[in-house]
Amino acid sequence: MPDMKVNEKHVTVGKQFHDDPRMTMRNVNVFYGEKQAIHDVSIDIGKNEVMAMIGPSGCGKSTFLRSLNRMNDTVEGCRVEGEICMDGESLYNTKLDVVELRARVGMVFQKPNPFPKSIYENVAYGAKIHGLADSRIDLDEIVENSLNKAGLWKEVKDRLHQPGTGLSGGQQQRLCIARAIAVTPEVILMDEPCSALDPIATARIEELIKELSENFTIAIVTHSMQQAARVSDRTAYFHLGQLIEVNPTEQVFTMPEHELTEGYITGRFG
Ligand SMILES: Nc1ncnc2c1ncn2[C@@H]1O[C@H](COP(=O)(O)OP(=O)(O)OP(=O)(O)O)[C@@H](O)[C@H]1O
Repeated sequence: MPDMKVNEKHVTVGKQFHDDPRMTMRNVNVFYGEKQAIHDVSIDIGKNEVMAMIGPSGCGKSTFLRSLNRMNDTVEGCRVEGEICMDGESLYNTKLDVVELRARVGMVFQKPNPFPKSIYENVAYGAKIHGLADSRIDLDEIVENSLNKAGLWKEVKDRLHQPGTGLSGGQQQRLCIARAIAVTPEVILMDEPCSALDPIATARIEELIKELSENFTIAIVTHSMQQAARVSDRTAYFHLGQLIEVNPTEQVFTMPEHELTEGYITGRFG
């Protein structure tokens, strides 16, 4: 890490707000016990936008992402302060059903994690528990549509009742994306979704992210600047728990506004 320090009274530079936001975050602080991992972050994620979150290891990208669907509720000692809203509604409202919320704000993890069930059941499960299908025909349709949108239908349509864990890593990750899509989310959070995949499977997921943005809002944490550059509309650069800069992706990688962003993208630290 360079000797460049984050200014204590840091103000995020660039375009952190959006004219047509799906999610609005204001003055978000996240703590693990006494330790503060996220400092006063304010940002919007626009409708149908792909927002990339980048920054050195330990800068808080995953912590911030997990706050967006209350995944941090499951982490002992983790506390989230500030305002996190979707379509103007606070996601930290105590009356909100968290299971429902995680359907509306789905998540895809670093390592594909299909349930130990069939391909069909992996996709149908959420739709069943959320009561989205009235009949088997409805359910079949949801499964086919979701697998189609995840670009997996053709590869699996003849083996829907075989275990999801029998698929390749890239296919498993697309199955997890189909599972997230099946419950009609508004937002999909992706935490380094390609880090366990080979370049071909990675390219397929990146293509898919672009296609999915026609219907969903996507926030993706990635260690790969090339990936951020390829898939996202705007990029947010985090450093030591602070949001340093948010700008259109092309600008971040060609003409960053903050010297810390420049230091990171030119490889001076990471
Ligand atoms: N469960 C936890 N308990 C305590 N501290 C944690 C926990 N999870 C993360 N942290 C700390 O919070 C800070 C931010 O971590 P986080 O994983 O969000 O960073 P990151 O930018 O996603 O890192 P990486 O790129 O390495 O995944 C780090 O200092 C980390 O050690």
